[in-house]
Amino acid sequence: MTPLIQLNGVTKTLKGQGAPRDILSGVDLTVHGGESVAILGRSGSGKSTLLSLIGLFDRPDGGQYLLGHRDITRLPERKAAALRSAEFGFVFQRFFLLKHLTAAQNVAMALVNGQGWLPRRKRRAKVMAALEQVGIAHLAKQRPPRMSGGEQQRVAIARALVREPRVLLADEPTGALDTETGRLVIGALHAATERGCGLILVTHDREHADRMGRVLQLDNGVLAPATERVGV
Ligand SMILES: Nc1ncnc2c1ncn2[C@@H]1O[C@H](COP(=O)(O)OP(=O)(O)OP(=O)(O)O)[C@@H](O)[C@H]1O
Repeated sequence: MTPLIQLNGVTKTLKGQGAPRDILSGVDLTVHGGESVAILGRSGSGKSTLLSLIGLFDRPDGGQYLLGHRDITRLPERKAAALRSAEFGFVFQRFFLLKHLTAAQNVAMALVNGQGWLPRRKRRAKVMAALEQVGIAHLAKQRPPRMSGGEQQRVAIARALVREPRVLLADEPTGALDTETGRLVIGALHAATERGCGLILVTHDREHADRMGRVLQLDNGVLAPATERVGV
């Protein structure tokens, strides 16, 4: 089966003030549909940089990036933006919900912005299905200020899922949540892989990482299988 995502020897050098600094120095990563991968790494190791390359917010300096059979290593920004909204869903530590809109309206925003015109009934069905998928359909008419952090993050996940992305990218999605709420959120993300979506999760939390199919570690600019947890 063709992998969903394939990174071969991807490099990224930061050229700011001072000497250029290699952040990624030959990252290899293969992710199939329905697979979940956690990426661990110390602060500043380049996890967010890697995720922004995968999500086409940035381009590699070297190496190759394939999405299915398509080589997207050097995609111009206009094409990248179209591909990003068609194929990727994003979940961040902050929820970025609009406070004056209901949960359903927040999720529907992703359809309005990304998929052209959809008949009202179809849009509503998609929104409710996404909210149901993350277990909060009963909160469809609630506004974010009246929701817990975990509920708000699940709205954000529903917003990422409503366009049925092929790849879900989550950068520290439990960073602002307590452990128990974090577990619920990770469960909601993981459920997306049951429908064939690929999931890449960046986290500092080893317990959450261990719920993914594979746990990798970014260290010195390369990805490798994370070492076994000791003493658990
Ligand atoms: N735009 C930028 N300009 C200069 N340096 C940057 C820029 N973006 C990131 N960096 C640096 O690149 C390195 C990697 O950053 P990145 O945010 O990818 O790490 P991270 O592993 O996600 O860290 P954390 O776990 O703290 O979020 C860091 O040293 C950071 O300071």
